[in-house]
Amino acid sequence: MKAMFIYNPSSGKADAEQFKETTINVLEGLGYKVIIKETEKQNDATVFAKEACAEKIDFLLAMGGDGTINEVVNGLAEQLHRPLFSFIPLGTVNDFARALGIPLDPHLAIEAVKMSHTQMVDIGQIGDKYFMNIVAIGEIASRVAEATVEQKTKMGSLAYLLEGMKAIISDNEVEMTITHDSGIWKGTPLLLLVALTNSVGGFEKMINSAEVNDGKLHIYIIKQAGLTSIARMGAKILLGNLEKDNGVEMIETSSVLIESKKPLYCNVDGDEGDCTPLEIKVLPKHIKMLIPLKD
Ligand SMILES: Nc1ncnc2c1ncn2[C@@H]1O[C@H](COP(=O)(O)OP(=O)(O)OP(=O)(O)O)[C@@H](O)[C@H]1O
Repeated sequence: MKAMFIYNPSSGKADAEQFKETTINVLEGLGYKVIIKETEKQNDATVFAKEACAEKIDFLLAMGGDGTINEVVNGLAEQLHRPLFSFIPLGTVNDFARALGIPLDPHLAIEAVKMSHTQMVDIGQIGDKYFMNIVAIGEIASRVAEATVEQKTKMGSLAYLLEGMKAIISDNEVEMTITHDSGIWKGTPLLLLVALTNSVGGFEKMINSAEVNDGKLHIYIIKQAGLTSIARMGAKILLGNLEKDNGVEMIETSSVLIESKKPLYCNVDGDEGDCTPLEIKVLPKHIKMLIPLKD
């Protein structure tokens, strides 16, 4: 059996070197012949993941933040042979790990690789790229991208909130048209979230109804609102019941076309994406993942 281990030495607090040997030992202990790949720059993880598919590797294990995992998923998405996949989270937010129940402590996540539970997981397609967690569209999304790496490392989820608040105060209205499975929505939302999982910006349970393999995109339309409503929504995000807020509308769909009066920037899995118009669809149960059994 062959495994490929892809790691990003710069992810999170640059801890990969510290965990590299233990991870390789665990893989070898499971009987794998291990091919080790260290990323040096953007897209390396995508190229390595494609190689793993071409070489019919049995198990692909990645170590890094959401950005690295997103690159791996982009490498796997279009290949015919897609190996069993899992990852050790080392980033600052780690939304995908939160949604899947992969331990955030790398020691525990490495131990969890010894378990044999597998699950098919949905991924999303946006234009010719892929994502596993969320697309955010609107002024807030642009602001989040402007949060510096230093801010994110120091404050984690708080950096997102802070930048979000600045965007709300700037109060920019853009009309959007959302064409989904069962109709068309028109309006001027503050923020649109298109989610595959329940974890956004480090807030687990933000999108309570989303399961990692339900075959659906969960669209949250956060409507234009004053600061008091935003504070109320903030509280609901923390409590995990945002969908019950009357400033929020929810649509479930398998695909969606998002258009806007002026081009709006989007944020894909925490990194800068393309501008509107955007076509997004779900690829149901597309990747087989090794993840801990949920209790
Ligand atoms: N050796 C390297 N040195 C510096 N940057 C790298 C290296 N290898 C890959 N990268 C870059 O790191 C990016 C991904 O970082 P990643 O998301 O894993 O960590 P993070 O930013 O700390 O985590 P998070 O996304 O949770 O904030 C890749 O898109 C790539 O551009």
